[in-house]
This record gives sequence, structure tokens and C-alpha cells, in this order.
Amino acid sequence: MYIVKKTLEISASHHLNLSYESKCSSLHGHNWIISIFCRAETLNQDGMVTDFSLIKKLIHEKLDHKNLNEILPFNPTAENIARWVCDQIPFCFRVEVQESEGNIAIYEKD
Ligand SMILES: Nc1nc2c(c(=O)[nH]1)N=C([C@H](O)[C@H](O)COP(=O)(O)OP(=O)(O)OP(=O)(O)O)CN2
Ligand SMILES: [Zn+2]
Repeated sequence: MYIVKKTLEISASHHLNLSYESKCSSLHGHNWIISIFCRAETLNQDGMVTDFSLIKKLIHEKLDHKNLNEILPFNPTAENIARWVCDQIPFCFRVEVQESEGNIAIYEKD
């Protein structure tokens, strides 16, 4: 089994729609650190699982320096972002989204 890991930093803003009062309901920003894991039993014709550049194009170009509430069709929690990222990338099975030091969400496909 081959595994590749790509780590990206996304500077962006968001606010959360929550069922309780929270400072996170106001617009604010984070430098999200997103780690993306892809795996495959065999490599493609280029000798890769998934091209690191493709991962950057699909995620960084779409989210960096954006208001995530305007880009993503769901409440942009770290958990939801992790699942969305996983769904965008060929052969992705695990995504770690670090919102700030000590605050990390992980999504893993079964
Ligand atoms: N399970 C989750 N909890 C929270 C999320 C999330 O995505 N998943 N997100 C937020 C907000 O984005 C908020 O901006 C986080 O604020 P932050 O100050 O970084 O975190 P804390 O309130 O825990 O404060 P620390 O001082 O960093 O511990 C909130 N929760
Ligand atoms: Zn936040």
C-alpha cells in the first residue's frame, strides 16, 4: 500500500451557525493547517497515488483567502471541512483539520 500526505495552510475567514451563543458566530479568521492522506495499492502511470499539485489546486486555490461561508454549502466547522476536503480528492481516506493549536478535527473514510 502506498500513502501520500500533503499539508496545506489556508488563511480564511468564517462564522459558525450554532444553536447556542458563541464568539464563533461572529466573522473571524484562522490559519487552518490541513493534512490530507491518500492511499492506493498501485501507482498510476505517472508513479503517483495522487499528485500533490492537484491536491493544492483542488483545496488551496478554492479556499485560501476566502470567506468559507461564501464558498462551502454547509456550516464550516473543522469536522465538516475535513469531510468536504476528503470528498474532493482522488484516493483520499483521511483528513486532519487544525483550526488552532490544540483544536483538531479528523475525518476518516470507513
Ligand atoms: N468541534 C468543534 N468545535 C469548535 C469548532 C469546530 O470547528 N469544531 N470551531 C470553533 C470556532 O471556529 C472558533 O473560532 C474556535 O475558537 P478558538 O478560540 O480557536 O477556540 P477555543 O474557543 O477553544 O479557544 P482556545 O483558547 O483556542 O482554546 C469553536 N468550536
Ligand atoms: Zn472559527
